[in-house]
Amino acid sequence: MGNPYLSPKSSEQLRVLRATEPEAVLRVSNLNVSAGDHHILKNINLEIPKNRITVLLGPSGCGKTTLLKCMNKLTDLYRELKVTGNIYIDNDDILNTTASIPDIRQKMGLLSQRPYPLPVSIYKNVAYGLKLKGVRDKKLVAFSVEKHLREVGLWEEVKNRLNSPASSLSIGQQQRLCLARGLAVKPGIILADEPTSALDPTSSKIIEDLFRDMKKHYTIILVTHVLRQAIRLADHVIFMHDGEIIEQGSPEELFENARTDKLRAYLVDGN
Ligand SMILES: Nc1ncnc2c1ncn2[C@@H]1O[C@H](COP(=O)(O)OP(=O)(O)OP(=O)(O)O)[C@@H](O)[C@H]1O
Repeated sequence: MGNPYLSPKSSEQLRVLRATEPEAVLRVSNLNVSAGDHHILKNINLEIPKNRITVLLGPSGCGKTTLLKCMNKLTDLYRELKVTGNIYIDNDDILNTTASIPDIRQKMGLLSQRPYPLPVSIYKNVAYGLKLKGVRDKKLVAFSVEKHLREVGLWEEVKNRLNSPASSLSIGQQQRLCLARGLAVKPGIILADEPTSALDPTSSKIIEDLFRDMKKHYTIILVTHVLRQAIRLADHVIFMHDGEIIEQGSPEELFENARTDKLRAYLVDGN
C-alpha cells in the first residue's frame, strides 16, 4: 500500500525513480578531519552513485581536495592530519581495514591538477600500470597499452613514437597519458582533482568528453571550482563550504533550486 500523502502519480514516479537509482559505490559516514585546532572536514556524510559523474564543488579552501585525499588514503602521508569516521568501498571500510594501501588505491585512478608522467617512455608509462597489476606477458602488455591509449583518444597521436619520453608530449596529452596509466590498473573509480585547470580549452574539452564517455564503465568523482564545468558534466553535485556539505543532490536541485543562501551566493559570484 502506497503512502496516502502521495498522489498515485507521484507514488509511481517515486517507484520508477527508486528502481532506476544507481547503487552507491562509495559511502562516507561521519568523516572528520583536523589538523591541530583546524577542523578541516566536519561530519561528512555522502554517497557516490555508480557510473555517474559526481562533482565536488565549493570555494577555495572548503576541503574538496582533502575529501578526495581521504578517499584513497593519501591523508596517511600527512602526519598532522587526524582522520576519523568511515569510508566504505565495496562494503569495506578503508579507514579501518586490514587491506593494504596499494590494494585500496588500485580501486581508484587519480588524476591531479597537473599531469605527472613517469620519467620514462610513453609506452612504459602505461605498461607500468599493468606491471603493478602483475601482467608480465609482453603481447598482453602491448595489447593493453594500445587499448588504454585508445581509450583516452591518444593512440593515433602517439602510435609512431611510443618510445619517446612522456615529457615530449603536450601538457594535455600528458594528462591523457596519466589517465591511461591509471585505467590500466582497472580501477572502478576515477578521482579527478581539477584535472583541466592546467590545460588549454581544447585539451580541457577532450578530457570533459572523455569523462562523459567513460562513465559507462567508471564512476567519476570530479573536484572543480569551475561552475560551468560542473554544470556541463555533473550527474550528482556535492556543494561544500568551510569543511561542511551544505547541499547535495541532482544538478537540477542544486543549480536551479538552491535551498541555502551559501549555495545561492556561490552560484552568483563563486564565493
Ligand atoms: N596537511 C594539512 N595541514 C594543515 N592544514 C591543511 C592540510 N591540508 C589541508 N589543509 C587545510 O584544509 C583546508 C582545506 O584545504 P583543501 O585543499 O582541501 O581545500 P580545497 O577546497 O580543495 O581548496 P582549493 O579549491 O583551493 O584547492 C585549507 O584551509 C587548507 O589549508
